[in-house]
Amino acid sequence: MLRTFQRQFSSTSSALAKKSKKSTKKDALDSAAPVFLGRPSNHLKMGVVGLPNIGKSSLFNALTNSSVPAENYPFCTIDPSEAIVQVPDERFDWLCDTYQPKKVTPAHLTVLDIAGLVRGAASGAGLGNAFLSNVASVDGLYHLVRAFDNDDVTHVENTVDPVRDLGIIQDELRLKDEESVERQLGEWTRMASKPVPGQHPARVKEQVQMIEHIADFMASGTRDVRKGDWDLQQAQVINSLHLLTAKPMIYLCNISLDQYLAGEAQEGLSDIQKWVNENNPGDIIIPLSVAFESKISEMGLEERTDYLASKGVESQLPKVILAGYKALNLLRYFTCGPEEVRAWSVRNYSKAPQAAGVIHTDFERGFISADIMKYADLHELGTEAAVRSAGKFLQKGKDYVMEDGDIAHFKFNGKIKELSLD
Ligand SMILES: Nc1ncnc2c1ncn2[C@@H]1O[C@H](COP(=O)(O)OP(=O)(O)OP(=O)(O)O)[C@@H](O)[C@H]1O
Ligand SMILES: [Mg+2]
Repeated sequence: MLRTFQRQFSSTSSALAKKSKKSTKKDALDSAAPVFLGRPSNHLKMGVVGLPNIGKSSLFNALTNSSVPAENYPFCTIDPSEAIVQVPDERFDWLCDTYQPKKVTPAHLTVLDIAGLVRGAASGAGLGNAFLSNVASVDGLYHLVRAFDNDDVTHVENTVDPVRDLGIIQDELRLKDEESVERQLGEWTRMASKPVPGQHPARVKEQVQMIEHIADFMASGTRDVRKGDWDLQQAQVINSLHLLTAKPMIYLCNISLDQYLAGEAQEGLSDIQKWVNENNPGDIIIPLSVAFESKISEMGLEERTDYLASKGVESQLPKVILAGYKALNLLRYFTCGPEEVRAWSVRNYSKAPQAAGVIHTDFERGFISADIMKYADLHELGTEAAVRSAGKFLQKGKDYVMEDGDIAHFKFNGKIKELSLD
């Protein structure tokens, strides 16, 4: 996660940062919130990237219960496919059991299956530019890497070498970013030399300096843009550049079915871990077997339960979904009533009015207060009445910062509305 930038470049830069604070939706977040890269939306997408023929579409199918073509030849996927997957949540399940509503609506994550990238993609190889624009359309990336041996499955680089493959994808994403930064720097520099009506010269100059600074960071070549310590204004410039390496990334290491069943998921990870530590420290790596996930996704519930019990293993997909959700800086709050129990996704550190606004803009506009129960309190005490008598039913104002697991009733326009909207 990006933390507020520690160093100051110039007093102008900090003054502008203050100004931009006003002009953005930053007020919608807690003032202590870290600086987030990426668009401030509650409908964010994760995309699956990697070399061709390594299991991306098979993973997508297993994750989203889809059936896009996933065959053993490179570039089987050309056009991206999109699907939603339910975010697993035991709290949500418990709330549904407790309230017994007529309707249940869990949180969802949108996932995109993207075509394989090859060496040279950034300069157009293998339809690279088109494929990279698909990468640009998502908010976070699952970077799948092949670690399984199987002579029957074609490898575009001929040999299995996950560390090399991680480097290929990273290089292509970085090259594409360098190209777009260079292009946009050129445009802003031209604007600085020839004032454009409607553009303030000082603002243009500042933008040029900002982009130069980002370009310098990228040229240092040690880490992806998401790993920089950026302040709010720099984050806004990065967002406007739509950089691929600014997106959060989760590494998924695809091992063979046999290795997975033998409980060897962690073996062979040390080189990958070392590469991640050196290149993008702190990024999560999840070992899994796409062959295993595909196999169990085709089973009925009973067969699957028996199979998993007999093998003593579990699916990694819940972990993958949750890691994607967290990487996108989302939290869930709930609305509960006899009509509906529903999970809502909002960005971390969102304040109550903005969280209410996800349900309906009127709820944000006419926001008065929020009645909040903590899931843990309700779970422990059993009923809303018990939570109330324990003094744990909280009334919060417009500056309340939502927390993951809050159960909310919003008051707006003088009436208490249960947001399940019965
Ligand atoms: N862990 C694994 N072990 C063995 N085979 C696997 C494993 N994961 C995927 N495969 C096989 O790899 C082949 C390619 O899979 P898939 O089409 O999902 O790859 P892809 O990355 O989407 O390819 P493309 O980039 O061409 O669209 C399939 O035959 C699939 O069964
Ligand atoms: Mg595919």
